[in-house]
Amino acid sequence: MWQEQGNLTNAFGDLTFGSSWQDTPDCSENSLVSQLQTTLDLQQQLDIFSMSAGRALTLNGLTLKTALGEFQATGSKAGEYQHKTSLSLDQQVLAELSYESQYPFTPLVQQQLLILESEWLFSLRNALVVSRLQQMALKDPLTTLGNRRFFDDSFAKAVQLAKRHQSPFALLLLDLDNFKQVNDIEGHSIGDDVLLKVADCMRETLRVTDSLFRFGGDEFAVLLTDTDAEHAERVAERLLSAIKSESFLVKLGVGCSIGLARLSHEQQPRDLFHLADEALYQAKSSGKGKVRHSQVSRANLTDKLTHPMRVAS
Ligand SMILES: Nc1nc2c(ncn2[C@@H]2O[C@H](COP(=O)(O)OP(=O)(O)OP(=O)(O)O)[C@@H](O)[C@H]2O)c(=O)[nH]1
Repeated sequence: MWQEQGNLTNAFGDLTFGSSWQDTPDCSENSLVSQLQTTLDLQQQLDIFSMSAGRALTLNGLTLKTALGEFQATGSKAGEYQHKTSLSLDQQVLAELSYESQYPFTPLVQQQLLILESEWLFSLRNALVVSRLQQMALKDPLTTLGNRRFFDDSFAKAVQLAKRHQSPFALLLLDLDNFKQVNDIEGHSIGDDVLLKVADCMRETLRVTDSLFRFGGDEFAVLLTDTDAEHAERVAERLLSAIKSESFLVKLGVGCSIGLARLSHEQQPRDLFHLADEALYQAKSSGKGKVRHSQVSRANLTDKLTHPMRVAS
């Protein structure tokens, strides 16, 4: 793939790795070090690195595995040959790199890649620190689901995208039933275990980690992008029954209620949120343990809403 992206050479021996620049990293304006220093974004750094690595050997793909997740260089595909290396700095493993190519990774190529990798280490460490801080700021510390701030941002973007592409989109708001009694009777730490169990149920049922959120307390949200009405209903029912049948939750008498609203194209994020919240209110007030769909029009929205609205419209 990389040889298609401009004036790159296409493999073996095109670059000579002389001892003069092996000793001191090249920090000139166009050097790999300088290019990597222009961004703290892991994906962008990987793409920059892959361009340089593609000069040592034509690559089909490059994957970076970090504690924060896995990243693939843009356009990556499988290759016949693989080569894996571990990127460490100050005895700390930062990441694992997996190269794919249709050519073998000869000792010379491996040596060339090793030199390039060494030029990435400081920038990579900085990018990892920044990503970790960003993730912490956007995650609920107990369940590690997205927090309310992350929801607000993701929700507004998802609605915008769905409208632009005219694709179906739905929002689920979920509130636990009878959770307070767990805290009151069993204690706060068992209450925390309940919240963790619910987050696990959500992950297992939905498998879209980025679109799952905990607002705080016993309130959760799910963004269902590219999901039509029928599928959104099925997802909500599946989630409800997963939580209702989870043995730890059953033992403690905890269930959940879900409000579901689908985006129609004249709506703003704020409208959609209010509709899901209204549906949740209906689910609660009609006996709990149910999924309710939004049936109300915008004009019918009242001050019965259970969540204060903070989503930017
Ligand atoms: N363990 C634990 N409890 C929390 C946390 N955040 C909020 N809570 C508790 O969550 C409970 C939420 O109250 P409600 O939603 O009224 O409780 P509920 O029994 O589920 O009420 P219904 O929705 O009417 O069934 C309160 O007891 C809060 O103290 C937390 O991080 N950990």
